[in-house]
Amino acid sequence: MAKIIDGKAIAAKIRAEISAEAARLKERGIVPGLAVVLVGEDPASKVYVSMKEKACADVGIFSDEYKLAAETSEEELLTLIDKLNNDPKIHGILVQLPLPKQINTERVLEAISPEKDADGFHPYNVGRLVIGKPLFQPCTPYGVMVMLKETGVDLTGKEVVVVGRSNIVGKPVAFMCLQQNATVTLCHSKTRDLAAKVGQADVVIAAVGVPEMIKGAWIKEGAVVIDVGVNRVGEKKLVGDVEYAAASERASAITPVPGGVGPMTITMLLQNTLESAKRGM
Ligand SMILES: NC(=O)C1=CN([C@@H]2O[C@H](COP(=O)(O)OP(=O)(O)OC[C@H]3O[C@@H](n4cnc5c(N)ncnc54)[C@H](OP(=O)(O)O)[C@@H]3O)[C@@H](O)[C@H]2O)C=CC1
Ligand SMILES: Nc1nc(=O)c2c([nH]1)NC[C@@H]1CN(c3ccc(C(=O)N[C@@H](CCC(=O)O)C(=O)O)cc3)C=[N+]21
Repeated sequence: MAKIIDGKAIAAKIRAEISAEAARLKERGIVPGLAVVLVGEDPASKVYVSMKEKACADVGIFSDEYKLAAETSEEELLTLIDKLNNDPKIHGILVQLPLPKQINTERVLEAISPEKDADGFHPYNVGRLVIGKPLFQPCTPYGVMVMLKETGVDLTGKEVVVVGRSNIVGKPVAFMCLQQNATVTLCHSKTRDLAAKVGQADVVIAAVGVPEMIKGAWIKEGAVVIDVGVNRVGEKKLVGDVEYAAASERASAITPVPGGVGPMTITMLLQNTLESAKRGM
């Protein structure tokens, strides 16, 4: 049976460190500040935004929340971002995705100052990540890397298979694993024989968004499985992208859903905001 990689516990440990560091900064008159911008009424986004605010309050980070109507224009949003870029109380800016369709997401992400890009989505930060000199690292991939480190997984020479090539998870996590000297295979919906690719992996990172599509039987005996997927099935139940019960029979370590990567994402957002405030000192 696999060791369960407890994202909640790792997140709690890091949050305690962030909290202590924020208290030290406060003595010097600095309070890290995060602006969270939500456009529209997407129920999942609302839940995430309120989780982010609570997490900030818990560690002593100032959070300023902007809830804009679903019909907000791109110009209005860009005006707000410009204001936040110039606000000295704010060290991190997060625009919750997805945005309503009248708004060009790329234009918005590029308008955020790269020095306040707590999500790490600005092309400047994406480029820095690709050349191995990150300023801000995107929160979910950053969280995955911290979990691997905390689990004692050394990626040097390992075969890592990432399933999913989104700009927010799959692509950046692949580059981060490459930076740690893994041999990385990046799979997607056009990949042929996914089962065989996954079967080669010492470490599988699943970020697909399809409930339990990675079958337990595909996992190599002793592999480490990181499941980024968060899929709601029915009213209440959350499942990952990996067939958890079967995969944990074969894996040496596996992340659960919930309680795996999810809590790490928000923790790394706090970390990014703290690091940004320290850089601005
Ligand atoms: N825990 C957390 O903090 C976070 C969790 N998530 C979760 O992670 C999952 C992925 O999110 P995200 O990256 O934004 O998703 P996207 O929908 O942006 O990307 C999904 C990727 O999976 C690929 N894909 C889809 N179907 C298949 C298939 N049958 N076989 C192989 N590849 C496939 C797509 O391929 P193609 O490019 O060819 O279309 C695409 O690259 C979701 O469940 C999401 O909720 C996301 C962000 C944070
Ligand atoms: N600009 C932007 N940045 C993001 O980082 C971002 C985003 N937009 N849009 C949506 C995705 C998704 N995301 C998650 C955050 C926390 C959990 C999380 O904490 N999940 C809990 C369960 C939460 C629940 O019960 O719903 C867990 O897995 O244990 C999941 C997913 C951040 N995202």
